[in-house]
Amino acid sequence: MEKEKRTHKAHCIVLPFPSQGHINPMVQFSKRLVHNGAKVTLVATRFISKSLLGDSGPIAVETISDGYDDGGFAQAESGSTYLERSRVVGSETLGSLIEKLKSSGCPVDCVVYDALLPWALDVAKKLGLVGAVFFTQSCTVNNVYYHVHQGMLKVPLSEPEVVVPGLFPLQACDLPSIVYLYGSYPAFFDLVVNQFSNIEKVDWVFCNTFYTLEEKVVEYWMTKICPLRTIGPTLPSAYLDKRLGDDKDYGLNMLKPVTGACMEWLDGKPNGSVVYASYGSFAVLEPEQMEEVTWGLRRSNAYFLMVVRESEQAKLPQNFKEETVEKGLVVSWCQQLEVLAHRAIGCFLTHGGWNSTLEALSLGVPMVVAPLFTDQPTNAKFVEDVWGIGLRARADDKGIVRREVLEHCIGEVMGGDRLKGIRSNAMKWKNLAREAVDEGGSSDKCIDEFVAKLGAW
Ligand SMILES: O=c1ccn([C@@H]2O[C@H](COP(=O)(O)OP(=O)(O)O[C@H]3O[C@H](CO)[C@@H](O)[C@H](O)[C@H]3O)[C@@H](O)[C@H]2O)c(=O)[nH]1
Repeated sequence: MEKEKRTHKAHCIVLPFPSQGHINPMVQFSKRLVHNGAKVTLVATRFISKSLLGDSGPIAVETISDGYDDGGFAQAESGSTYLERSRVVGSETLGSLIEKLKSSGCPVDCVVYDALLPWALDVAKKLGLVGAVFFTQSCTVNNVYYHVHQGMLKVPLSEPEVVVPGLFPLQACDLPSIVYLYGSYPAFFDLVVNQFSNIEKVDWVFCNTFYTLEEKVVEYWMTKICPLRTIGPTLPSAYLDKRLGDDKDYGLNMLKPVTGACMEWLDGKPNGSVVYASYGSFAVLEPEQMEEVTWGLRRSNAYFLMVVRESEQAKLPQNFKEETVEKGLVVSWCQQLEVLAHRAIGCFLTHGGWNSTLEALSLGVPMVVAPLFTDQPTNAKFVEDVWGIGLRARADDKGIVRREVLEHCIGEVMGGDRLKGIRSNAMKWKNLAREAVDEGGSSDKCIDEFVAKLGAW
């Protein structure tokens, strides 16, 4: 019998975990799906959607509820209460949204869901749809969580050196903090381990990395676990292959960037002379750590552009901005990609969130990584020892990275003995990142294959 002809483009619902570091990569992935001929509806929680600024371009946006429409996680009594309620309410409202789209003539073919929301796969399967999981973090980190889930990596750890299948031996402190500090964040632990709770039912597995960046562990997954597809790096195409036009923004921001003032300030600085410092969208620094960071920057004697979110600014030492006005600029949020791509930036002092890591790597910016928690210690290990594109600033016994350590690492990355090697590695990875998403590259092929198969489904 001849197959019924499709009357619509393959339609994917894309569901990110409600935070900036998860929305950014999925928005950009969505843009590539659209570029390849799919229709995409991005689904935000009602709470998050109230603060999303910007233009999602060719992507439609719809909302569901996580049960906390007035405050998101902050409204929940605890992390575990949030997870349980968002699973129940999220499943119901996602199901209703899919039904609504169907009855309005826009049926959904596939649910691409953030791995942190595995209940979305149960909804997709109940409704007879294709399910695709999207891992935002590195393949290495997810490989560690997978083996914890399988009981093949026992926690709490009993040895200082750990062998996880698919990876070279790692020191315990190079693993995600949730694993080596077992018990420190129970709700986060459940969240990352439960990513694999129903993985055997999934049709597609995407990871926000690229093949050459994590070749060994990606190969291990593809040969031993499942046909993993690498689709990153998920920066806007304008910074990489430029095939999706010149739109330089991810599109949906939860905070408003200070743009003109940053760019003007950077324009007046010599090439490679500025340290860009940011701890991402999520971290809440200990006041003592904030003080050490500000002193580290001061003592480095370099120019610095520092992002301190509005909610964190009270922790800045008194008069810091006034006293450093000749050398530094502090803003509440910026267009990070525009900043990193500026010729004046010589180094990125970062907490090592996976997006920031991929962004700096793809733009060829050397890094000083001062990790705080979750995947960041592992990212720092790879930046320093595997990719050779920066240094890890280590914390003391109290968990604080001291000013002397920051000063030393910044000095090394801005002009020390290792600078030449770091710069040449940074250029190598920048080129490989672009190749991966450019026409015929490893990530491009995976996205092509997905949209083509979905279209034929
Ligand atoms: O002034 C700023 C600062 C950041 N960003 C953007 O915000 C995102 C930040 O993401 P990321 O670097 O991953 O940090 P977090 O926001 O801290 O992300 C959380 O989520 C990530 C993905 O799971 C994890 O890797 C991190 O450890 C976790 O803290 C990036 O795309 C940045 O470009 C801006 O646009 N402007």
